[in-house]
Amino acid sequence: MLFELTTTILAGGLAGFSFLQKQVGSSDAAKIQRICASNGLTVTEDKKKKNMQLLRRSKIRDGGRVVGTEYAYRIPLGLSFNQFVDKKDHIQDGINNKHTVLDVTFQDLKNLKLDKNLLQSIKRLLNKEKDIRKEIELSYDGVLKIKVFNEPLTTDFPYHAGLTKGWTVPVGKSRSGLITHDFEKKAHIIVAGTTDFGKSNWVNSTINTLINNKPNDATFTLIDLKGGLEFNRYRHLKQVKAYAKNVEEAKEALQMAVDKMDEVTEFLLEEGFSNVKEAGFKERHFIVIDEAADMADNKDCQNLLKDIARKGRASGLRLIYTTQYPTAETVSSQVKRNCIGRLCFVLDTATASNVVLDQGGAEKLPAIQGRALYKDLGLIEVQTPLIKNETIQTIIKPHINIRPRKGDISEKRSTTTTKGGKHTFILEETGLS
Ligand SMILES: Nc1ncnc2c1ncn2[C@@H]1O[C@H](COP(=O)(O)OP(=O)(O)OP(=O)(O)O)[C@@H](O)[C@H]1O
Repeated sequence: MLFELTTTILAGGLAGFSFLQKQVGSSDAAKIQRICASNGLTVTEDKKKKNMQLLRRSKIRDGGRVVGTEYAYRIPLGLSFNQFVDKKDHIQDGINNKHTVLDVTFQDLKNLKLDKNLLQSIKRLLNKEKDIRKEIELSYDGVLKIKVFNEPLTTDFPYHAGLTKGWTVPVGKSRSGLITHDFEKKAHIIVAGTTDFGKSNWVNSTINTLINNKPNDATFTLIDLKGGLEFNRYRHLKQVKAYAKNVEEAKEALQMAVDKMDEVTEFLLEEGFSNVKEAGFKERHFIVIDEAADMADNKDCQNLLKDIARKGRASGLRLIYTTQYPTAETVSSQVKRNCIGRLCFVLDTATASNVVLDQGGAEKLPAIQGRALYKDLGLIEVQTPLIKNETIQTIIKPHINIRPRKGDISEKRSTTTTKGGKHTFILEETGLS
């Protein structure tokens, strides 16, 4: 009896210790201060070295689950947030110096049998260790916040319909939960990243979310300058009002959108509304461009895009602007200034990252497909949702309209001309007017 009692207490203590070791970053706060000091992040005042100062710590939760700890520090006067960002890898590696923790769960204990082998079983548990790698995120809002997460960010976030509602689409899973983008708050978004890291997948998940959430109100102009392969499957959807697969067709599609935009703007002005929301218009028209760099040389396209970026928001236009080559030429300053939303997959250089995010960071992302930075108040690292072809088929199937539509730019060219050389078919079909 005494033996059973002693061993049970011992096992319980073991599980408790293991749990605490995994949950409590007790020494992380001080460790971070030491690592920063040894990396020169101090200032000397009156011959005294001034280090960062811990103000508070709080638990980070995802739902009800504690996923990490946030440490808030006052940084010494004279140092900048970016100096700490530059040392992010040093801080992260430093707090991961201890690679393994005891990995005993309460389920392991439940499985223990109170027999003569109990001590042997406990010994085995004592040798059960697992590698954990903590990951950190830095932000600054007057104080430096360092979030230390107990586990790495997932590399697998499957898409499913119903993750969001209305004009809000999933951006991805961050370390502290789902991050979303609301097209009513941030009308236009730039999506950039090196080839093969997930731009098209994210655009597909966004198109499908909008079709699923707003089948009667979301409409699209799809411009696919990578040969038309990516958006071909959407071509006959009732929501797709224009589809272009080369620069000439893109120019026509953009011109139609601008004509429409100008008419709506005129209507709003006449009726005294400041935007379509106020006027009670339900429809939002998304202009989705896959590989905008391919029309960087075309002045007409550039001027139309600038116009849409500048004035489209109020008249219900939304821009999704993707490129794998972010430079001052491919992302003009007008487009950039008006695209508040930014999503950036891994890029080669800090310069390219700067074009998209106004700061470095994308060049340091791990080479994981679907891994990206979303710009909000700070930069949030996310794993974007991976959408399967079968899911796309299920979502779009009810909306396929096989009859040739006027909205197909190539077909339109040979079948219709509009008065005064203007294209009015979006007007006829969208009902925005
Ligand atoms: N969120 C994700 N999670 C896991 N894997 C992903 C994710 N997104 C994309 N991938 C993988 O990466 C591959 C490339 O993705 P995608 O075609 O979207 O890249 P891209 O950046 O658009 O490339 P390109 O610029 O060449 O078109 C996909 O086939 C898929 O296997």
